[in-house]
Amino acid sequence: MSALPKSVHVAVAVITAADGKILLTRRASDKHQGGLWEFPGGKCEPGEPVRAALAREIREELDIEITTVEPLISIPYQYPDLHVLLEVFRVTSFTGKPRGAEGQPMQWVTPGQLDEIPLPAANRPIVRAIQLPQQYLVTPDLSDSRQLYQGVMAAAAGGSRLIQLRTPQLERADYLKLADRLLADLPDTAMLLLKGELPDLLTRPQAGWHLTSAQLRAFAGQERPLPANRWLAASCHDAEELALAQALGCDFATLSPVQPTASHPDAPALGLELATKLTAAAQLPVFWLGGMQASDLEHVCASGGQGIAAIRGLWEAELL
Ligand SMILES: Nc1nc2c([nH]c(=O)n2[C@@H]2O[C@H](COP(=O)(O)OP(=O)(O)OP(=O)(O)O)[C@@H](O)[C@H]2O)c(=O)[nH]1
Ligand SMILES: [Mg+2]
Repeated sequence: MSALPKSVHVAVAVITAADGKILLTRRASDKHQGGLWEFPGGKCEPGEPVRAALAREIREELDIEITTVEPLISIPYQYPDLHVLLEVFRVTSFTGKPRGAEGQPMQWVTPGQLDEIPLPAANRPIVRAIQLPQQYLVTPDLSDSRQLYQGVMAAAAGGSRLIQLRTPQLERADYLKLADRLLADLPDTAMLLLKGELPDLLTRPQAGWHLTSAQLRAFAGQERPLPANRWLAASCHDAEELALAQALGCDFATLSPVQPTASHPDAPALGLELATKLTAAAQLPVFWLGGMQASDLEHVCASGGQGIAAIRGLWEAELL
C-alpha cells in the first residue's frame, strides 16, 4: 500500500431529504477514520473541480445523480496523519434512490440525532452548520423591554431560530428579567443567546451564550465554559479571535464588521475579500455581521459563510 498523501481535498455531500433527514454512510473499517459514520463523498482527482468530484463520488458511492447543490461550509483540518480540506455542500435534490453501492451501511438521521453519532473529528463544525439557520438576529438597541419582548416573539413566530438578546441600554436586572420571560415563552424552535457573565448563564440552562471578544480572550486556554449541549458563540474581528473561538470549542462565530455599519461607524470594515479569507481558514461556522441584509445572504453563503447576522437588516421596519 502506498503512503497517504499529506493533504487531500475532499468533496462532501450533506444529502437532505424533504423531511429534513440527512444521509449518513459508514466508512469501511480499513480506511482512514474507519468504522465511523460520515457524510458521503471523497477525494478530488488532480485538476478535477470540486463540484464535479462531488457528483462523481456520489454517483459511485450511492448510485444517484445530484441536482440541487449549495455550498454549506469548508473546513481545513489537521489529523495526526493527514491534512484534509473538506468542502461541504448541501444536496437538496437528486434523481434515483440512494443505495450503498460499495456495500457500505446507510442511515437517515435528523439534525438533532447527529450529536449522538460517532463521526470523524473534522465533522463537528459540519454538524453545527447543519443545525444552524442562515440568519442570526441581533436585537436592536432599544430601551423598552416590552417592545423588545414583542419583537423577539414576533421574530420567532415568523420563523427566526437563532436570536441574540443584545440590549446595551437596559439595566442588568431588567435585561435578566426580559431574558427569563423570553426563555419561558419562546417556542422550542427558537434558540436565545444571552450576553453577560457565566453565573447568569449557569442558572439559565435553556440559554445559549454569546461571548464578547474580550470574554473570548479572557477564556483563552481554558475549558469550554458551557456543556456541549448548549450553544456557545463569540464575536470575532480577526484571524486570532476566530482561532480562539475555535480553541474554546465555540459552536459558531460572528465576524464583524464586514461592511461599514451605522451601529459602529468608527470601526474599520474588513471588506468582502478579507472576510472570505478569514472564513475559509476558520474551522467553525461564521456569520457575517456589519452592513448585512437579507439580500446579501446568497453572496455570503457562496463565499463560505454560514449566513448573516444583523441588527438593522433583519428586523421588521416598525421595530427600529
Ligand atoms: N467522505 C467523507 N470524508 C471525510 C469526512 N470527514 C472526514 O474527516 N473525511 C476524511 O476525508 C478523506 C477523504 O474521504 P474518502 O475516504 O471518502 O475518499 P474516497 O471516497 O475518495 O475514498 P477512496 O480513497 O477509498 O477512493 C478521508 O481521509 C476521510 O477520513 C466525511 O464526513 N465524509
Ligand atoms: Mg468516500
